Amino acid sequence: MLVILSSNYKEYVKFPTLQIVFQRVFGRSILTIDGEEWAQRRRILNPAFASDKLKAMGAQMLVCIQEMLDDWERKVLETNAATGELELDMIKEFTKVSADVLSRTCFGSNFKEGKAVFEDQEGLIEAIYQDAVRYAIIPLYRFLPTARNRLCWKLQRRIHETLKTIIENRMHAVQKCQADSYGDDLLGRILAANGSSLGDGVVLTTQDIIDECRTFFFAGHETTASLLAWATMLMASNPEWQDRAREEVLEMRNDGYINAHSKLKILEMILLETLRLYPPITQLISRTRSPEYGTTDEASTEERKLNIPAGVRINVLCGVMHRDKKMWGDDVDEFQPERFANGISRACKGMHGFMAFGYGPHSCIGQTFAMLEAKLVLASMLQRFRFRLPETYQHAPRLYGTLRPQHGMPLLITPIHFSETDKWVTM
Ligand code: HEM
Repeated sequence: MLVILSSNYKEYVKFPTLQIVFQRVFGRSILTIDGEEWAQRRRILNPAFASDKLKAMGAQMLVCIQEMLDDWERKVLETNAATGELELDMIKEFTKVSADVLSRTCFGSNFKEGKAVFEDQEGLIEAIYQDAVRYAIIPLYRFLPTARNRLCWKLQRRIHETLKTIIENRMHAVQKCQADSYGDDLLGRILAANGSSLGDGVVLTTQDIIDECRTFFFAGHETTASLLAWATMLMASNPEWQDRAREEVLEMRNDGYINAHSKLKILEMILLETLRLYPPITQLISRTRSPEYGTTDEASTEERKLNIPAGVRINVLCGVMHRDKKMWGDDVDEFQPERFANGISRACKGMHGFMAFGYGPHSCIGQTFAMLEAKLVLASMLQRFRFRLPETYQHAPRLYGTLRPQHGMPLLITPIHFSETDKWVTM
């Protein structure tokens, strides 16, 4: 097993098609820049994701989550009040809620405009992706006024104008003392850190900030939805773990509510085990910048120096490493959240067995955000619904950028307060 022990800087953009999508959608963002520029950018963005600040966002996340659950309850009443059971495609539900959460936590009071931007961005990615091969092989194709290119230009203009207006309004409000801060959302925190000593005084332009907001949506949207969908599938097929998680949630409720401070250890273990078995990102791609890059490490039993020349592309297959018996034991293919009872480092042998959020300096900046969101979604869901898999469920994990269920993730949900006597029971 090859383990990369250090990676100072990585180059992300390797495949021509991916390069076109990334550059056209995000411009020069943390995902597409490299070297010292990347390092400065990361220092400016890091504080926005500090865990104490994120906890304050829990309330905004819960607003979106409760809306989704209220909607489910309404649908059960309208369509299936007799049985109390309803089938929903969880991948669709979680894709929507994670988009709502990102719009709210990124843009706070500008939530509606933010949501419209993200919808445009999805349209843009789709349009660019459809033509990616042509862009890659026909020089200057992207400048031709084809119908799809015109659509891309229109969406790009609209995204740019909306985000520029939001950002400039916030900056003007502070400059003119109409507001005492840039806001308590991710955008506000980036504006506050911009130009400070964190990034060596580097000042991000409005365009840079626009590119970063768009990147967060791309990086945090499908990944979190995919984690949530697999987690509900695993809890539905392992009802004892669903019950344990629900018991913990009910025990940890404060005044009847779960919040970002609730300690939910069982749920955390379930999420880590889900990420191990079904990591939304299954491989990491990097390129060596200098020789003497790493060592080989056979599950910590043997270590040999490995000289890799500069410029070599390395694909780290985290999905495969997560299923390596030498690292995880003979029960590697089983759902055993207990293995994470004493944290990630004790769950496997070897330094880099768990790679769901990447590793090294480029590891996921949004991992605490994603884990908080996932915990709040599942805890809220467990409080209000029981769920099981329908007999028609077909297990088919497939890579569509992220690891998603090919035939959707149908789940039969029943409100907890629906009693066996076909009545809604009030709390
Ligand atoms: C379950 C959810 C998530 C998973 C599994 C995940 C996974 C990853 C992985 C594996 C990487 C490293 C990629 C590489 O090294 O090539 C990464 C990077 C990144 N992620 Fe996440 N991510 C998740 C959620 C989020 C969220 C919610 C955000 C933002 C709101 C986010 C923003 C980013 C950014 C900006 C990077 C690039 C970091 C850099 O290059 O410095 N991610 N993510």
